[in-house]
Amino acid sequence: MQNLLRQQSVHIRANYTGVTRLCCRRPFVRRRASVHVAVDVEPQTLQYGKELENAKAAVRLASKLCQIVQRQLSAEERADKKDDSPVTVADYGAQAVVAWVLQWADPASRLSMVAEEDSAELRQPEGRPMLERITQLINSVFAEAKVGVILAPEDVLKLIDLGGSQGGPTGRHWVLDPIDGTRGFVGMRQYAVCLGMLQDGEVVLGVLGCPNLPQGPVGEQDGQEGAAQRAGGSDVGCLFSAHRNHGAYAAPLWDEHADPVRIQVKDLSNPREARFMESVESRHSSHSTTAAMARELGVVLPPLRMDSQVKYGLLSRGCASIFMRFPPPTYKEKIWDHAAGFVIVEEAGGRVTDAGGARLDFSRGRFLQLDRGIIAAPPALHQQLLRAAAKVAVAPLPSEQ
Ligand SMILES: Nc1ncnc2c1ncn2[C@@H]1O[C@H](COP(=O)(O)O)[C@@H](OP(=O)(O)O)[C@H]1O
Ligand SMILES: [Mg+2]
Ligand SMILES: [Mg+2]
Ligand SMILES: [Mg+2]
Repeated sequence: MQNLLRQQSVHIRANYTGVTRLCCRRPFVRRRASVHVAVDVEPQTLQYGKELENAKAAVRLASKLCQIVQRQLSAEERADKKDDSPVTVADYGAQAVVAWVLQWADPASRLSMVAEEDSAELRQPEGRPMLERITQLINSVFAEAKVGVILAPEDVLKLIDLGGSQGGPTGRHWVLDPIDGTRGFVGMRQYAVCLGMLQDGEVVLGVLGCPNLPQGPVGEQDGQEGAAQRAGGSDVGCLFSAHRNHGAYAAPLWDEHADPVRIQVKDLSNPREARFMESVESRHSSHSTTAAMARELGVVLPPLRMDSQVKYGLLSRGCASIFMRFPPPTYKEKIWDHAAGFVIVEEAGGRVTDAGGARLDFSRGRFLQLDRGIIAAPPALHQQLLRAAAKVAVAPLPSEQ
């Protein structure tokens, strides 16, 4: 039995002796298996050490699924949601994979997850081919990782719907954006698998899987179409992570044995040396407002445009010094679009606030309440940004003019 369990185990990482063996009792799992989880720092020294390792394992597995899909995405594998934003089999598949790993790793507790996707469209007769494709994808990724579990379409629906939690100020809630930057994903640009953990209203863990992000210096072309095609090399693919009060780290995404490296924001105070980042999509964040902010501040370098929370990762790693986001005034920002990146930037020494200077508050349910937009930077530059934000009017987005 012991051998059988070993064969069926998920060898996520096993470099410390405290191997966790868990038998999942959930109805969607058909066979017993074990999950080997490990940490870089001894788990007992970190309050949420085991949870962090489980989150990294979940993000790595989901990132693998996304990478496979992006390379050969077909028209049948994507759809438009009611709000006109795209969703793909990879968004659904990644959400199910992360839910499965988190539940598997901690079967005794009731998983609360605030996640972007739900199964409503997949439950329609027209959604059946997509559901079958998602199930097939998950099972092939599980087989490759020797998970030893085969899911049925009904299991996948239930896993996706574990993301329906409302979050809130008490207890533990995982916060998941299975693919942040889906427009970037379908456009062969950047995207990120983003997982945070909220404990009593505070983001205490964050993990970002960035399959198309170079581990070294990053330039404008890395935010543009073609980033996905260039992502085959061993120096592409980053995993950012942070544990509250224990710093932020970066590691190669595809090598779970590589040691994570501590990262820090670049503590610039001179805006003339600073590079700012914003969304590629001007419908997500007003490019004219950020340009006015840059002028007011004295920033001379052109913006670095990237999809998704890779921007938070790049800020934390010192590749750029400012991140700005000014959505349409009627738009309500969702917590999964920021939770993981927020704790990573703060642990790297940066500040993340709304345009009025209030620290982001993730305790109010699925949405953030923001004054105008989001500003993130090292402390000295952040102060200057707030002064600029007090002077610059938020310009309407192209779609509102
Ligand atoms: N009109 C809008 N204004 C602001 N943000 C929007 C938006 N429509 C979608 N978004 C959000 O912008 C996110 C992507 O951000 P970015 O521009 O930094 O890549 C999307 O995440 P998803 O791709 O997970 O849906 C989505 O939540
Ligand atoms: Mg998102
Ligand atoms: Mg998303
Ligand atoms: Mg979306």
